[in-house]
This record gives sequence, C-alpha cells and structure tokens, in this order.
Amino acid sequence: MSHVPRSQDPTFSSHQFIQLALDNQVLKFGEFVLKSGRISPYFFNAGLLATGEMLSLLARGYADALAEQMAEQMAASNNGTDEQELVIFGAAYKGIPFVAATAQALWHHHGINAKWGYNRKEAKTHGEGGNLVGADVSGKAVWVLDDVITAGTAMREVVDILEQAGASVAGIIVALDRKEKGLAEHSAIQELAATLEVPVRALVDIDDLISYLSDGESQYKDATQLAKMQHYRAQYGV
Ligand SMILES: O=P(O)(O)OC[C@H]1O[C@H](OP(=O)(O)OP(=O)(O)O)[C@H](O)[C@@H]1O
Ligand SMILES: O=C(O)c1cc(=O)[nH]c(=O)[nH]1
Repeated sequence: MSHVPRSQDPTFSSHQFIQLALDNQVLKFGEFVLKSGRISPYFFNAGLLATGEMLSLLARGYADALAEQMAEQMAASNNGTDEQELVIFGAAYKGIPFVAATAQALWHHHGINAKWGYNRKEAKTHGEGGNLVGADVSGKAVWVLDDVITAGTAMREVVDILEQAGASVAGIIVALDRKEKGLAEHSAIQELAATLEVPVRALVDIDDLISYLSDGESQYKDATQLAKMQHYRAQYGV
C-alpha cells in the first residue's frame, strides 16, 4: 500500500475521476431503471466511490468548486472584505458522506471552516427527532451537494426540505450532470438555476463521459455502447 502525503493530494481532474469511476464500476453499462422511470444504458453508482482515493478526489472537486464560488462572491461584495459563512448540505443518502468529506477538504485545502449537515429520508421520532442532522440551517443560505442529477426530482425535494426548515438555497453542486430533461424541455440543472436564481454546477457531465469513451486511446472505447448512449440522449438529453 502506498502512502501519498496530504500536501501532494491531486487537485480534481475530470479525466482522472472518470477513469477511476470506470475502473471501479462506479460507471456501468447495461440497462438500468432510474428514479424517473427512464431506462438508461448507463448508471453512475456513487456508492462504489468506496475508497479513500476516490472519496478524496471527489471531495476535492466539490471543495475547489465551492472555494471558487466563495472567492467570486467575496470579490463581488464590499471590495472583498466581507467574511462569508459557508453552509453545505448533503442530500440523502449518497450526498451524506460527500458533504462530510467536502467539509474536511474545504478545511484542509482552502482553510474554509464550513458548517455542514444533511437530511434523513425518514424522520426520526425519538431522541432529537426530525429529518435534519448537523449544522442548523434555519435562516441560512445553503449549498446543496448530491451525486447525480437526472430529472431533478431529488433536488427539488431537498430544496423543499430546506425551505421548510427556514433555509434558502445558495447553490447546488453535483458530481455528474446527466444533462437530461427536467419537468419540461430544459435540463434539470437549467430549470433549477432559473427557478432558484442560484449557481448550479457539475464536476463532470455526460459529454465528458462520451468524449472519454470516444477516445481511441481509451480501453473503454466501445462503439455499440456509445451508440446506445447517443440513442438515449436523443430521447431524454438536452
Ligand atoms: O434527478 P433525479 O431524477 O431525481 O435522479 C437523481 C437522484 O437519484 C438518486 O437518488 P436516489 O433517491 O435513487 O438514491 P440514494 O438514496 O441512493 O441517494 C441520486 O442519488 C439522485 O439524488
Ligand atoms: O436517475 C437516477 O435515478 C440515477 C442515475 C444515475 O446515473 N445514478 C443514480 O444513482 N441514479
């Protein structure tokens, strides 16, 4: 087992992330029923980002994107002298480990002491009760983190949960944007950005994956698979 000191941790690279995701079956090809009911020829199973290397790389991606957003906001406000509070929120379930790892990456790599929390899918009826865990989000503008966005249903649910808790959404970051139709003809990300009037970002998207798979050098290059993905995109993609 090799040890890479933290100071040498790589910055996020979409190419490396896709390579690791393919090598570890996080990205799989076949026939998958999605939350939206769509039948997809590919699936991103973020539950299999189950090593320290992959979790660290992903968390670095979220953290770098958040730090960039914070720097932009600071530059835009009061000559950059305002101290900005950062509250990040993981969407259950897969967003939960990612928000925790991102809070650590923000601290280690950017010196940002973010507050973090997440939701439970089933409200707890004993002890502290409720469906929110971690930092108090009431009255806060919160960045939401999730693994993947398809039709946007999960994200709309999280937005509702946060609004009911008295929070607002400051922005959204997902690891993978499948670039699919949301409620109408625009993509789920475009709809959320327009409705909430906040930045909505993805670390990688389906076009990155398709260009990776189309690369003649890639061991995963597969014309049949690519054709299936293009066919699916023609049906549901934006
Ligand atoms: O944009 P959408 O069409 O809503 O699809 C994407 C959502 O689907 C999955 O959630 P799911 O509830 O299936 O999984 P999880 O509980 O394992 O996070 C995924 O984690 C996203 O949150
Ligand atoms: O739309 C979904 O349900 C979905 C798509 C995907 O690629 N990965 C996932 O976990 N869920």
